[in-house]
Amino acid sequence: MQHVSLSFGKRTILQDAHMTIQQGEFIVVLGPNGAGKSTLLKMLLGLINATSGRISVLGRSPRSGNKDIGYAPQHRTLGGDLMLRARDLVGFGLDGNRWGFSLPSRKRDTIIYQALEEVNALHYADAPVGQLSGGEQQRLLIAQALLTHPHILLLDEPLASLDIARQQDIVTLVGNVCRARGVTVLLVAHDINPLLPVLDRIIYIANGQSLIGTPDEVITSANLSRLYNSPVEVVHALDRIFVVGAEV
Ligand SMILES: Nc1ncnc2c1ncn2[C@@H]1O[C@H](COP(=O)(O)OP(=O)(O)OP(=O)(O)O)[C@@H](O)[C@H]1O
Repeated sequence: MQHVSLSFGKRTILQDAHMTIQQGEFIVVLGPNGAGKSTLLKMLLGLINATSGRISVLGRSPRSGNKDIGYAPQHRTLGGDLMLRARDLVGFGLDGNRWGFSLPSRKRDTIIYQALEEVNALHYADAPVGQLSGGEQQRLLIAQALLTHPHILLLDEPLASLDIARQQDIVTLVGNVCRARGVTVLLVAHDINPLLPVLDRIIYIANGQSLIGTPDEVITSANLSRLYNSPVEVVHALDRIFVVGAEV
C-alpha cells in the first residue's frame, strides 16, 4: 500500500497508509471496533476502493473474484436449523470460482476431502453445519477459504466467540498452513495474546492511523496513547501483553 487513504463521507478510515507485506508473513490486524479492520481486507479483495493512493496485491491492482486470495468473512455462529452438510459448505469455495462448476465430481470430491483433512474436520464431514460448534464451523470456513490453494488467506475474526483451547487449535492450524504452504495470512483479531506464538508482524488501526511492525515495535504505551489520543498503558506480564485504558 502506498499513500492509501479511505474515507466514508466525513469519516476517515485510513490516512496515508504505507505498508509492504512479504509473501509468507503471518500478519495480525488489530484495532478497536469500527476502526477499519474488515474494510482493510475488503480493499485487498477489490470490494472497496481506496479514496486515493495505490494498492498492489501480488503485483496487480485488487480485483474481485481473485482466486489467489482465500477469504473467510466475519461470521456469527451459523444457525441451528442449517441442514447443509459440512462438506457442502466447504464445496462453496469451489463454486465461487468460474472453474468450480466445470470440475468432474470425483475431482471435486477429492479436493473437498483434502481440505477437510487439512483442517482435521473429516470426522464431521457429513454432519449438518447448524449442529456443529463454533470452533468446528470455523474450521470449515478456513477449509473453504483454502480450497483454491490461494497465496493469501484473509481471516476476519476467526477466534471470535471461541474458548481458549479452541482459539489455540485454530491459531495452530492457521500457523501450520501459513508455514507449510508459504501462504501470507492477514488475520483480524481483538486479542493478540493467543497469536503471539505464530505471528510475524501486526497492523494496528485506530482513528484513521495505521502502524505495522512487530508487537514490541507497535504495541507501546507511547504509540497507542498517540493513536487513541488519550493515555494508554501497555503492560507485559506472564508472557502476555495487556493494554490498559483502550478498547482493542
Ligand atoms: N461500505 C461502507 N460504506 C460506509 N461506511 C462503511 C462501509 N463499510 C464500512 N463502513 C464503516 O467503516 C467503519 C469501519 O468498519 P469495519 O467493519 O472495517 O470495522 P472493524 O474494525 O472491522 O470493526 P469490528 O471490530 O467492529 O468488526 C465502520 O464505522 C463502518 O460502519
